[in-house]
Amino acid sequence: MPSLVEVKQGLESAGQAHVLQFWPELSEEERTVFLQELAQLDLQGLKEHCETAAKAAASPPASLDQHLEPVPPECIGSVRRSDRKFLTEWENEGLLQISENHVGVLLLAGGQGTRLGVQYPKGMYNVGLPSGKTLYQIQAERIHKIQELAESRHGSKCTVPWYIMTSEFTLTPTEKFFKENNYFGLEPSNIVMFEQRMIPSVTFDGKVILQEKGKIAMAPDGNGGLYQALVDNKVLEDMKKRGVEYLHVYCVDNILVKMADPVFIGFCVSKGADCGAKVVEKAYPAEPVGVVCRVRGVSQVVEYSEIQPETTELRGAGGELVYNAGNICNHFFTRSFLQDVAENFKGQLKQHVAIKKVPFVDTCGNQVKPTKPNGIKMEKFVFDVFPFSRNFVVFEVVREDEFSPLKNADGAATDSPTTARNSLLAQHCQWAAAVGATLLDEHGNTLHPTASVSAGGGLPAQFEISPLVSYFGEGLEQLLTGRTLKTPFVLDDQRAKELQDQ
Ligand SMILES: CC(=O)N[C@H]1[C@@H](OP(=O)(O)O)O[C@H](CO)[C@@H](O)[C@@H]1O
Repeated sequence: MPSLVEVKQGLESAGQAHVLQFWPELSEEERTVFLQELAQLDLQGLKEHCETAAKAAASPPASLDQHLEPVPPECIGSVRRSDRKFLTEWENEGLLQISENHVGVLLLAGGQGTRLGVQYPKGMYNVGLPSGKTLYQIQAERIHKIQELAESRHGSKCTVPWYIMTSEFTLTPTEKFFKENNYFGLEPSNIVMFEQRMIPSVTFDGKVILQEKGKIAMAPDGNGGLYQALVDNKVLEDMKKRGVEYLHVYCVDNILVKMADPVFIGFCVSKGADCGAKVVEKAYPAEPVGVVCRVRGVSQVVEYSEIQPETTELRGAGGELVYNAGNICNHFFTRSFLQDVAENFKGQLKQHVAIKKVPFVDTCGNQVKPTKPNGIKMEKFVFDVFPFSRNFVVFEVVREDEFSPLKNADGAATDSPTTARNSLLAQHCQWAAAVGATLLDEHGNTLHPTASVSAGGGLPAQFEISPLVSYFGEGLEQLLTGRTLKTPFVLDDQRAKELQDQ
């Protein structure tokens, strides 16, 4: 560990000597903790980081909008527009790859859940399903089930390792939560948690912000910090050791996420892609999703915070949105592409500026909670590697089947615990209806399946299917066809056995 003198010199040469201004007031213990924190800073890169942040905030990059064009529809694979035959072929290919241990999933779970307003990792959130399951549990059970489906299709036992990228905020609680829940029945050695880097928040004049007298205001380096974290934590080596060639990367907050989706994996593998993105049709112009489009001819994502409202509102001749391919943060990468990024491109990732209210101590040592934005956080985005791809593909899926993110606290009109819960329940009611089950409310009245909550249908029935029973609606005939079931009803493993025996 560098000494105090070395750290002091490093800070001085980065123009950040103020970081130690309260050093004389700190206790021995506080000094040790602070020095440890400072020792982890990239002191060499600090000057550049602070200058870049201040410069970027002072003169935001010119808008890209005039260089945008949509990805032509014929270049987008689509669940809705593809023949059943192709979908089956892709699914078969995906299941084959899974059965051969070639597929892993990687969860981006380093975020702070600020909009949702919780102090713990989003994955630990319980949206109020009848089963009370958290997002982490739902995801763990989907991994379990997809392994089982691939195994029963190909007769070989297989593993889909689960890589979980956390941050300083989420690692400890996530580890504890998994342990307390016995890893949700998964083999602990197949769950690999690692931490992304944190970087200092900076004032508009390029000074590192002190959050406390002995603590710098640090923030995760964005979900694009993934590529540095893969290197820092030797994740690519782990993938290689396990024989994982394809990685499905996804965001923690989408309750409908199809982990290691065999159709998506199979589609990307069949097309020889090194990189792929799932999209849904945007629900409305201002929806906070990035759009997959071309910038100066190169496919990439333009984030919702970096596109002009006028551009999002553009419509084609048929009234459809021109920039319609909404990014749902479900990405496909080959291991060799990730290796290439790690070796050659990760230093070239764009830095995005977020201006935030960052609590700080003023020069007199008072704690201040700013009422106006005062700080710059620099973030990298996970999709900014798309332009480095040699064969990038886009796959459009059906929103009601695959996308309902949890972003906001209840009370918000969209992307809240209520909308997430209703989307999942609506899907499960539909699966039941599709195999000819009838659902009753608690008074015995017949309920009609709700096609889509977001399309303004009524509330779905309290009918939930455990992912351990069905991954995506398969295997339900022998359990549900011709049955009449009173809700609330949770079709878990136990219930499934009872129904099968009846
Ligand atoms: C940097 C990044 O990955 N942004 C993603 C991500 O947005 P957040 O608002 O950061 O959660 O998830 C959205 C989908 O839920 C996606 O549309 C968007 O592009």
